[in-house]
Amino acid sequence: MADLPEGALMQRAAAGLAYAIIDFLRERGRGGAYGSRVALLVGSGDNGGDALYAGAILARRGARVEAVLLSDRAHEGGVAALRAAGGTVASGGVSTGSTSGGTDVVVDGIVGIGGKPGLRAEAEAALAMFEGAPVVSVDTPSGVCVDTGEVDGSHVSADLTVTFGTYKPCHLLDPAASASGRVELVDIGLDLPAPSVESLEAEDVAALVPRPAPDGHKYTRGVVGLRVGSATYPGAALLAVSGANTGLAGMVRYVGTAAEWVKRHNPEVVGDGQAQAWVVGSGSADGANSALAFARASGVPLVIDADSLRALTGPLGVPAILTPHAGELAALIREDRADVEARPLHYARLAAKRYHAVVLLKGRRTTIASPDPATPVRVNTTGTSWLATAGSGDVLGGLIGSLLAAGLAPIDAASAGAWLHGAAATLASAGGPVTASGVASAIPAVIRSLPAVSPRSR
Ligand SMILES: NC(=O)C1=CN([C@@H]2O[C@H](COP(=O)(O)OP(=O)(O)OC[C@H]3O[C@@H](n4cnc5c(N)ncnc54)[C@H](O)[C@@H]3O)[C@@H](O)[C@H]2O)[C@@H](O)CC1
Repeated sequence: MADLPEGALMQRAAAGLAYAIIDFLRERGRGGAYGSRVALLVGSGDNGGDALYAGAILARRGARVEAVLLSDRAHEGGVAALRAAGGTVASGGVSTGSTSGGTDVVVDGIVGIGGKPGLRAEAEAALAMFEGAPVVSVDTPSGVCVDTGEVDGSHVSADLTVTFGTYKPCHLLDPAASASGRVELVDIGLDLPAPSVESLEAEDVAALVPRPAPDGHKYTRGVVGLRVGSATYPGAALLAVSGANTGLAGMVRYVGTAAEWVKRHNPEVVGDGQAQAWVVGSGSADGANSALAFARASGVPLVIDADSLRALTGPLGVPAILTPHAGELAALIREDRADVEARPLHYARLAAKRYHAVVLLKGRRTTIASPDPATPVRVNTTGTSWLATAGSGDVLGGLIGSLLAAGLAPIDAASAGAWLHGAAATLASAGGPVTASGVASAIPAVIRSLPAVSPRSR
């Protein structure tokens, strides 16, 4: 990178952006750049520079491009390039009207990674001029907090965000992830620092999923135990067992009031005994405290869900994964649910530190924080909104328990479990409704479809 001429990275970024915009225009029924009307909203930094150079490429390909400068300062080279390519430049934040009334795409080059959260009045006014037109954001949707995914004040809501080098936290974490729309990554040859937030991909999960060693037996593959469900919620036991009993662990134990039901539906599930991991709390009702106490006394790693979260008073002294949704986490740490939803990264990290446990905060973008602050937070990107259905969390707890019993580290068990759970939901849903049982049934098929990598066998 040291040998790159000045501006080379911006040229690469602008070229990637321009071609992504052309594809975007084609998707929307335009032929491509030729004859399209493109409005660039240009801030004072390099983000605006990317937009201007991309606009120049589009103008040379026959697009009618107008840059609306939102500041007295704008990237000089970019302005000159756009003018030379036949584009027009309007200063003072007001469009000359050359593309409005039928703008095919608005390019948000207001701010990128150098921006402070919130939009200034001139940016809000410029966006209002083009209301209704599709928006492509350059690198990040302007106005969101890039490093936390939080929003504070107004921000752009993009249809597409074209980012450079690597995904940023705002592309992964809600609420900013929702404002990013679809995110396309352009490799521009950046030297990147270690991430603070990351997301597993299919290859990562394939490498983590436990596979039986040639000479493995059911005990070496791991035994997962579940103390879940109750007379009030017997279904929670069945669903958690269905998540655990997918064949990922060597054996599944169930202890609780739904034992007869569980055995009738799962003849391979056995009763009490030793386990390498216990799952507690899903639908446990009044038995949540005792389930947690029994499991904790075993000294093995735990998955702690739902009702047992309420029994927590502090660190447990054993490796643990807490699996709250926003309401449960809010109750646990005595915060408002709305605050937890607005700052999932912050609160997942806070709870992980407070309870010395991996915290898996469920949501559209499930956020998984380790108690070790040096470990990147993992954000899950698989799934479908159809997964918001009763019992799906019980299935997730059982699935994570089986991965934990099979020997995965808690952060890996939680994040691989969330990935598989989301992928199973997408597969079972096929674009339509899905039940928690359907999600559990689809888990083996998702594992079969993972890419071939060199997995660790047990
Ligand atoms: N880092 C890199 O190596 C590369 C960066 N590139 C682009 O450069 C961008 C970063 O550029 P900059 O560091 O110049 O920063 P930005 O362009 O993101 O923003 C900084 C400018 O915006 C102003 N500003 C800050 N907050 C604002 C707000 N809320 N409303 C209005 N104006 C605000 C600041 O006064 C400053 O002038 C990236 O997002 C990317 O688009 C690309 O050209 C490729 C290479």
